[in-house]
Formats: sequence, structure tokens, C-alpha cells
Amino acid sequence: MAEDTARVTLDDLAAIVARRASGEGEASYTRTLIARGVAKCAQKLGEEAVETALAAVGTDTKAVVSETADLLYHLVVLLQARGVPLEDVYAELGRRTNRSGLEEKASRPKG
Ligand SMILES: N=c1c2ncn([C@@H]3O[C@H](COP(=O)(O)OP(=O)(O)OP(=O)(O)O)[C@@H](O)[C@H]3O)c2ncn1[C@@H]1O[C@H](COP(=O)(O)O)[C@@H](O)[C@H]1O
Repeated sequence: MAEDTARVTLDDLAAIVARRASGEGEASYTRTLIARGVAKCAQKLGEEAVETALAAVGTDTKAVVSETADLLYHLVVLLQARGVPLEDVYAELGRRTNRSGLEEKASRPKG
């Protein structure tokens, strides 16, 4: 899988997306998508999630990687559009590291 390209983390992507969202001038898919609103960003995230799930049960491993990259990009775009810092998500993940997933699930509000 090793290719001679830069390794980009979620933090890197969030910084790129934030710059694109606030930038002016050159064409940007990110800015166009965010300008269409949170609901559109959420719809795109849902589509990419389904495409990732479908790829995961298929046989093409490269498609799983590609769809996952699309999914993570659209998640970062949605968080930007919704004004939620990735840092808040990291903190929430951190709070969960001291208990099991079953405990965390039991602690969620019923609904
Ligand atoms: N990682 C991504 C990335 N992953 C996916 N995509 C785009 O997401 C879109 C998803 O494809 P679809 O076919 O579902 O969408 P579509 O039909 O073209 O568009 P819609 O009308 O449905 O919105 C494609 O246009 C992809 O190019 C991305 N666009 C941008 N990035 C990153 O964001 C940076 C900034 O991009 P711009 O904002 O375009 O400058 C890039 O350098 C990348 O690092």
C-alpha cells in the first residue's frame, strides 16, 4: 500500500478544510459543499457511509480504502459546517478510553 505521497491525518485534513471553507477566489469543492449547508453535508456523509459499508462486504480492498477516505473527508467537512472542532471529538474518545464499550453504551440516554 506504500505510495510515495504525503501521509495526511484527520488533523491535517481538518486544517485544509478550514482553510478552504474560509478562503476566497480559487474554485473549491469543499467551499461549494459547505455553502450548500449542513443538511447537504450530512446527506453526502450518509452516502459515503453506505458506499464504504458496501465496499467492505465486497472483494475490492482498494475500494474499501478509497471509500473510507471519502467518508473521512466528508465527516471532517460536516464537522466544519456544523462548527464542531475535531478536538472535541478527540476529547470524547479520550473520555471513553477508561471504560468498556458496553459500559459506554449503557450510559447513553435511552430513546
Ligand atoms: N479529501 C478530499 C476529498 N475526498 C473526496 N472529495 C470529493 O468529494 C466528491 C464526492 O464525489 P461524489 O461523486 O459523491 O460527489 P459529486 O456528485 O461530485 O458532488 P455532489 O453534487 O453530490 O456534492 C468528489 O468531487 C471528490 O473529489 C474530496 N475533495 C477534497 N478533498 C481534500 O480537500 C482538499 C481541498 O479540496 P478543494 O476544496 O476541492 O480545493 C483536497 O486537496 C483534498 O485534500
